[in-house]
Amino acid sequence: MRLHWHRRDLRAADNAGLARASADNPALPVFVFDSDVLAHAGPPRVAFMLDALSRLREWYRERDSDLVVARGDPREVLPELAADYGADRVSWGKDYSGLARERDAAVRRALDDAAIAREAVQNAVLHEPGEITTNDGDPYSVFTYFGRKWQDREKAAPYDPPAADELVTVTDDTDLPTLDALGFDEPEADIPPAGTGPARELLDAFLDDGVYSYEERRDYPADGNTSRLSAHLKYGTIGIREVYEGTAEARDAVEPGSERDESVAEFQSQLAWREFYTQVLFANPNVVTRNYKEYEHPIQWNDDPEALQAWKDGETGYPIVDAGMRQLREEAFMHNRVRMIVASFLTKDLLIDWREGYDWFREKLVDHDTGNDNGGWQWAASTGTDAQPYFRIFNPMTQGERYDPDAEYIKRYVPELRDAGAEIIHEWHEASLTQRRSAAPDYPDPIVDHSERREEAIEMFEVARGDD
Ligand SMILES: Cc1cc2nc3c(=O)[nH]c(=O)nc-3n(C[C@H](O)[C@H](O)[C@H](O)COP(=O)(O)OP(=O)(O)OC[C@H]3O[C@@H](n4cnc5c(N)ncnc54)[C@H](O)[C@@H]3O)c2cc1C
Repeated sequence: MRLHWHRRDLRAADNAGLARASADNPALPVFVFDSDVLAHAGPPRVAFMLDALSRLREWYRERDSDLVVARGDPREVLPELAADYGADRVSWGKDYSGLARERDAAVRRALDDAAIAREAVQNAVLHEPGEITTNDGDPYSVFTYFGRKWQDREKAAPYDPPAADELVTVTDDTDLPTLDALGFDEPEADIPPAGTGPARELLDAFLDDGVYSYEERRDYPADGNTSRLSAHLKYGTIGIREVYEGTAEARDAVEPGSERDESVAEFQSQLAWREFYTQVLFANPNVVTRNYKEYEHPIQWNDDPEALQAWKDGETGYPIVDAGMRQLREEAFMHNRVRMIVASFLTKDLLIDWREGYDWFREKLVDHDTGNDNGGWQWAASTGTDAQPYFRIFNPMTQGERYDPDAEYIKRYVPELRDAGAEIIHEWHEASLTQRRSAAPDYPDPIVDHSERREEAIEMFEVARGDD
């Protein structure tokens, strides 16, 4: 008998590790609450994960099996569980962050010491770090070339879920712990339903329609025209092979080279970005806390707790920024275009270190993914791979005007601006005090002057570069 250790693969379908574990022996699925991993989590993610676990458990129970849950250090828990249930092998899906790899190496040693066979399989990405490299065999630091190769490579088909007779018949009476028992508060935001069912509903609805206008509309936050699959991809409540297969079918259904076909390809390209950042993280585990890009001198970020707090609270007086930051608090999610705008605002208008923003996102996002979050922040801060050049600074007003022309998204999240016209909202920084007070008396004045801060940001980077 074999154990399958669920981690970031909280699903039964399209699960390579589970399929392998159950191939010629019944498999026993297990999940371990590991306090070292939980120490890095925030309430939205733990709530999502608990929901995913409860639905996965239900799936197993309908097949007279169970998801065995344990708490502790996997180095101790897994050999113990293997001994208790008479398992001779443990499988799991590979994870690619530095911390995850350290943990996995320790688990491998513990299982070796206990003479239990083990197998870590590719289960979270279509192409693993190391698979798509430059012609010299180095990891890519520029997306374009990586993305092209990624598109051209053949993709694996999804795996079937195990049949009931491929699972160990077992009952585990241990309740799943509550958020409170794990030491977390209730999340401030409404957390979307987890599990494969809700993930498939999102995917099917998106592939039916949204994907064909994705390329044209993906940057407009009021439309909501993206898949919203990020938390599901993070926790593996749906398999990446299954998602990709859906997109391949969506392309097969339309004329090759048509706008609709290209729109689906654009969506596939976002899946490639996810794998690009995974390989960046794999090759450079310390980007979690350090700039990817070296500057001659340290960047002299501002230490400004008040401005940081205003940013977190969505009280900066820059409407698109505030809408994004409030969406984050309400939904534990933020639209991609707006993530770029708020990240640019923190680093280039408030001149605050990207690590402050990354930490806030890590705590508040339901989809926080180390590679993607870090990649996004370092891109915005001009410190990352293939990053925004330091002198190209987003103007939050023109960004708002271009991508939310009717201020529909802004008004959804900033009630103080609901009665104001789109024009004054996009010109808030230029309006007189009297105009502001009459249009939206409760909405704050801009906390900084964008034009001034833009100059300061460029200077800050030039000093860091060692320019004269
Ligand atoms: C500062 C910043 C922080 C970010 N933090 C995260 C994060 O913690 N977790 C996360 O999954 N994404 C992050 N992103 C990328 C992106 O914003 C989200 O993946 C996207 O908004 C999720 O919504 P969706 O699932 O509807 O995306 P869709 O547009 O439907 O895209 C489908 C999937 O492709 C992947 N993807 C899309 N855009 C990107 C991108 N730019 N980089 C890498 N992968 C991408 C995601 O897995 C996403 O679910 C961040 C971006 C920025 C600028």
